[in-house]
Formats: sequence, C-alpha cells, structure tokens
Amino acid sequence: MSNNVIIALDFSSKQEVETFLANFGEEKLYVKVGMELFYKEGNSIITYLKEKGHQIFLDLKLHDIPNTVKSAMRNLARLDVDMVNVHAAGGSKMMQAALEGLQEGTPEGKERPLCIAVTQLTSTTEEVMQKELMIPLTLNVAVVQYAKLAKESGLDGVVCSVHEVALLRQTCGEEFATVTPGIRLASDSVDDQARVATPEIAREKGSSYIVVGRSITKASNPLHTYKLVKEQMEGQTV
Ligand SMILES: O=c1ccn([C@@H]2O[C@H](COP(=O)(O)O)[C@@H](O)[C@H]2O)c(=O)[nH]1
Repeated sequence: MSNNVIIALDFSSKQEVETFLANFGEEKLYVKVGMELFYKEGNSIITYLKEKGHQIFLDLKLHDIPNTVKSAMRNLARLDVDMVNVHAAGGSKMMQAALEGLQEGTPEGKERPLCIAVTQLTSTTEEVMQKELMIPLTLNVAVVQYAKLAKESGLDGVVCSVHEVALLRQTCGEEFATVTPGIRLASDSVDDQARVATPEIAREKGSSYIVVGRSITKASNPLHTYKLVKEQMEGQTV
C-alpha cells in the first residue's frame, strides 16, 4: 500500500532538504515539493528525490487557460512524479486539458501521475470565501461542487480539509482520493491554516492522504514526530 503520510518539503534550497532528509536515514518517504522549492531548484530537485527512492507530489496548483495548463502538464508528466494538481476554480475544460497534457507527456511504460484539484485552500475560512471571494455558499457546498466538477472532468481526487472528507466520500465515492493538508498535532500552533485536524481525526474521517509540513519539518526530532503522525494515521497507539 502507498504511504499515506506526505511530508511537505517547504524549504528554500536543496541543501536544506538534504539536511532535513538526513534525519530519516534510508526510510522511503512520500514527499511534497511545492512552489518555494521547485521555483528555486527546478527539475533537478525532482531527479534528486527520485534517485533517493521517494514518492513525489509536485504541488504547483496550476490555474490558467486550458491550452497553457495542457502544455505545462505535458512537461510535468515527463518528470515522472506520482501526483500533480490544479485549482478546480479553473473549471472543467481546464481540468480536462490538464489530464490530456498528462496523458500525452507520460513516458511509455510509466503510469500517469494522479491528478487532483484544490477545492478551497485549507487556509480559507467560510467567512473569507463568502465576503472576500464573494462565493455565496457554505464552505461544504462549495467544496462538494468543486469536487464533483473535478470528478466529472476525470480527475483522481481533490485537496480539501479533513472536515469535508466524510461528505466527499458520500458524494464522490470511496475511490475518489481526498488529500488533506492542515494537519496539526494537538499541541501544535495552527499558524496560517484555518481548517485543521489531527492525523487521528483524519484517519477517523477517512482521508486518503494527509499532508504534513511544519509539524514535522520544524519538530526538534522530525523522525520521531513523523512516526507519531504515521501511528495516529494508521490507528496504532504509541
Ligand atoms: O489547501 C491547501 C493546499 C496545499 N497546502 C500545502 O500543504 C502544506 C501544508 O503545510 P503545513 O506546514 O503543514 O501547514 C503547504 O505546503 C501548503 O502549501 C495547504 O496547506 N492547503
């Protein structure tokens, strides 16, 4: 079974990544490369992490006109990562174009990366969504609508918070992946996140994957904290 704890490598350089990964010895991880690291290091960071045997979620959240997203995805597919994403707010044509680009760019004999769509960022509250973004819906209704659109467009799942997972299981089915950031241990600071939950609650609600950044990357003992998170996600007691 695929590792369902994804560590967000929100670092500013390859050197910082190397220092962090040294904590894990030969352990094979599922890691997330986001904008900060990818815009600094480019494709070489992907090559480095793949050579180390890690699975990779390349979190660039594409959001542009369909033709541009299709061409960009064709290039990302050539990197042979495991998961990529778009913003569902780009609409169904954009999401379908993303999939076409991925299919075209996936090397012969390789599996197409999973393609998921961000519904509402886990830093967004219902109040911000309604008052600033002027989306006149409850957060749950908005997330379900974006997720249904992603599913109808052929995508493999969505990014959402743990709090919407049960609802999405009912509306989009058990096979549709829910990738949930905004994960915090009970004693952690929430920081800039709004819709947070512990790994234990993520397991109870049925998240397919959790994404954990600062709780692990800023921990005094990252390996110990990673194991604690995994144990909570797998339902074991420490
Ligand atoms: O809705 C979203 C989409 C992506 N993220 C990303 O996940 C990590 C979370 O990091 P923490 O340090 O655990 O808060 C980060 O890379 C975000 O870019 C998200 O948080 N919410």
